[in-house]
Amino acid sequence: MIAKVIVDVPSRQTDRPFDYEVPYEMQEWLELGSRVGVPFGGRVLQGFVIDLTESASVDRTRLKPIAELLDPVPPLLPDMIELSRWMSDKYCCSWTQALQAMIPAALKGKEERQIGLGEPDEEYGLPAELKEWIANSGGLVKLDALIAKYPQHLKAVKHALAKGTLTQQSSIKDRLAVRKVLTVFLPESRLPLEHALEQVPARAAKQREALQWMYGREEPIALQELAQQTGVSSASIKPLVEKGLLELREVEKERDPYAHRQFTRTSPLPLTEGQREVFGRIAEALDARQGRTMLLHGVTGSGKTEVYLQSIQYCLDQGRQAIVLVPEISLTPQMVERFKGRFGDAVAVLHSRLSSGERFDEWRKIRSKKAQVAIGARSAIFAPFEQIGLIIIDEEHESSYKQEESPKYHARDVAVRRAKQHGAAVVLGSATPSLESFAAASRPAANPGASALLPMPYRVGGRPMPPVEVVDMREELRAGNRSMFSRQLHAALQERLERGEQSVLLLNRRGYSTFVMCRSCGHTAACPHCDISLTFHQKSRVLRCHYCGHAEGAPAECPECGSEHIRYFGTGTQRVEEELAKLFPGIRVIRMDVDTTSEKHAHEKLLKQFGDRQADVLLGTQMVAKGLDFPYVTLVGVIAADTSLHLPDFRAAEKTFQLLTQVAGRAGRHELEGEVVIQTYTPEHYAITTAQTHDYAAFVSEELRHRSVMGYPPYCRLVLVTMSHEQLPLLSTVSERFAAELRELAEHEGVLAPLGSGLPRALEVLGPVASPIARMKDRYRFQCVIKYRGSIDASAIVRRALQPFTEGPQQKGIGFSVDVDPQVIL
Ligand SMILES: Nc1ncnc2c1ncn2[C@@H]1O[C@H](COP(=O)(O)OP(=O)(O)OP(=O)(O)O)[C@@H](O)[C@H]1O
Ligand SMILES: [Zn+2]
Ligand SMILES: [Zn+2]
Repeated sequence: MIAKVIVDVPSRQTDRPFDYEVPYEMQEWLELGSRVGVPFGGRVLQGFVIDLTESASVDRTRLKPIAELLDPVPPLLPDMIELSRWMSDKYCCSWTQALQAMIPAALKGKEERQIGLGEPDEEYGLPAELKEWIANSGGLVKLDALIAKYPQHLKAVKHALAKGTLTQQSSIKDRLAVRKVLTVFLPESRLPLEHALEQVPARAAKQREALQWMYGREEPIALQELAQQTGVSSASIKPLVEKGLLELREVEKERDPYAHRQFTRTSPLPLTEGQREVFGRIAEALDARQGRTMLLHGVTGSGKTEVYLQSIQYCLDQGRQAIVLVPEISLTPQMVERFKGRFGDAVAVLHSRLSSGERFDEWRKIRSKKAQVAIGARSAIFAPFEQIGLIIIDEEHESSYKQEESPKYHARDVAVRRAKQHGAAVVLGSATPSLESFAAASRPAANPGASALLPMPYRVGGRPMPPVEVVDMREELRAGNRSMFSRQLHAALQERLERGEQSVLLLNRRGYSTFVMCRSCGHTAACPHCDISLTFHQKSRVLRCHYCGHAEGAPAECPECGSEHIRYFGTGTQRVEEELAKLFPGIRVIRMDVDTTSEKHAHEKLLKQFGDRQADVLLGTQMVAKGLDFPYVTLVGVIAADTSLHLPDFRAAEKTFQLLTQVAGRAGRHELEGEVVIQTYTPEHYAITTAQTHDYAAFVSEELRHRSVMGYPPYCRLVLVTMSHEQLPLLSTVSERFAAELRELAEHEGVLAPLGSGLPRALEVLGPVASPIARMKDRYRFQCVIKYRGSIDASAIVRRALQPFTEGPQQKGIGFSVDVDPQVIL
């Protein structure tokens, strides 16, 4: 038998399967998706089996055997292998990268070299201490350990390896192992308690106590926990084990990140009329098993989560599994609680704040079929379920569903693809759908697979949307108010304090940089390697570049003009917090931003405090805009709505509208009525006026008009290719040639035409031009933007155009980075 293996080397030349012989003893065990160690260029590397055949593509006698099989159960399923192939084609990444994205970090094994004693030889006799150490270590030691212990003998080791006095072996070691826990059991055939007690000396009170306790409990218990609960030390357990009265065994234990929390079970709520209708449509799609995609457009507080929960139940009742994606920052304990509360241990949670061990264990719960529901951020789309029935993407408009490093996949598109493979239904949910999804769902359903729009325009319980007041901050300035709080927001906050209600304050940080500026000459501190301002970190008083990591101390005087009037625009939220304390003495503020939530569970703790009404104000960045549901929040204030409006990003208006709508949706979700105050310098902008009236349709029609005129999605699709090199002239010539190559290939396909041409299939290549960040890590950057419309395989064109530049003689060390459907064009 021959295995085709994708080996873990991320170079384009080796991005294809290699053939290996499957040793006889492995044949029973090896499957599609198995993870193996294979010899490759003198090393042992990790790889994945993507095919098993009888025919080799090269001379069979020259094939090497697979060195080792790494897991008893393959981490990948056959459909995921197909999915990875599709990803590597669509996103122009290597097959290895696509496969690696699908498995937990714990399974990214590394080569480990071991040194053993070989043929004894007088001439190249090894240092005695070294020989002795290896012999005493069972004849085999890790190379790393050897280097650490005897660095002075390295030369001798090299000689010995060459001579054969020492031998070398390699194998793949996982970064993390399964956790085992010493556990106390009552023996299978046990004595009655009184007989057992006879065997314990009367004065050994602790031993007797432990024995009695275990008999009363009957269940096995971790040794450590037994000691905690009974106060009996493990030293007292040992004699009991020696006498055979108790047993001590190592038990595989999953780390449960939610072990410290209790979840109250909830039962399905009777659905409102709007919910019932939508649920019916989802159930229909689940019954059809055709891989349908639907867009659930439900206003904030319309009860989308309850619809998700009941749809999942329906899917589980069909014997299938469900995946729920939520943006990383709204994967709050509150959110998890709603799912664990309904489905208990059937829920596995995957997110980046877990340790990689915890994540590995949650993943194994899925792979071993202990869990039927996976909830997590972007990468949870790769949960290894065998029969997916339903994929839910909550807040589907969130840009965090796009991965910014390779493979630059969009979880939404991967979801649609995976759903097709499984005949699963996809539900995209949002109060503010992305324009792409909205346009796709609004198109007449020509084919049954087309997406459909499921509207939920009303809040649960007939609650009104909160009134929104827009304050023109220019007017405030004219009226002599220099504070960051308008008179309206000030009064509204004062009122909440008096009534004992709570407020949420949002500081729009997108585009609000923390930079350093000289007030005399206007000089700003920039990175010497990248064309970008340095970010000021208030805690450490260090200026840092977010692209290359360059750091320098904050200057006391301007390096340009020597002036001492330097202004530090520190973390915005800190300044707001200070101002609040000044204006409202004694006010209790919880600040939530990257600084206060870096520790594990910090996020959770802060939200709990706020939920317990230990604070009057929850102040934060984007983090406070999503998913929160607190009954005493009656005021939402937005400090500066327009910082994100003027970014060089065609989605700037969309992002601003979404953020304002989401945060406004936090107010008045329960009995108490809510109110929203938005402060802005551009009150007439349509993103703000439509957010004020909660009018998604009006926003969309205005925004679509702009997109259509400017030629942006959803009227076309984009591919961004960024090229980089240290030398500007070389970069400039090569990128010109690359763009010419692109145009030539498109011409050859008969699709090269301006988008304005009105042709149903058209592709145009813009550039090359300097990237908005024109230099990064001392490399200049150029970009080409490809815009296209209609059924064109743009990725294939890009891959073909790239070929001569990334392999073969044309290659000049130019870095190429391809971003298909980019979220930002930087
Ligand atoms: N059928 C129902 N009967 C009673 N209460 C309900 C029902 N459905 C949902 N709710 C309650 O309504 C509130 C809002 O629901 P939910 O949080 O699911 O809204 P949402 O649409 O997800 O909003 P957002 O997009 O703002 O997160 C919650 O407190 C929820 O418990
Ligand atoms: Zn200056
Ligand atoms: Zn830099």
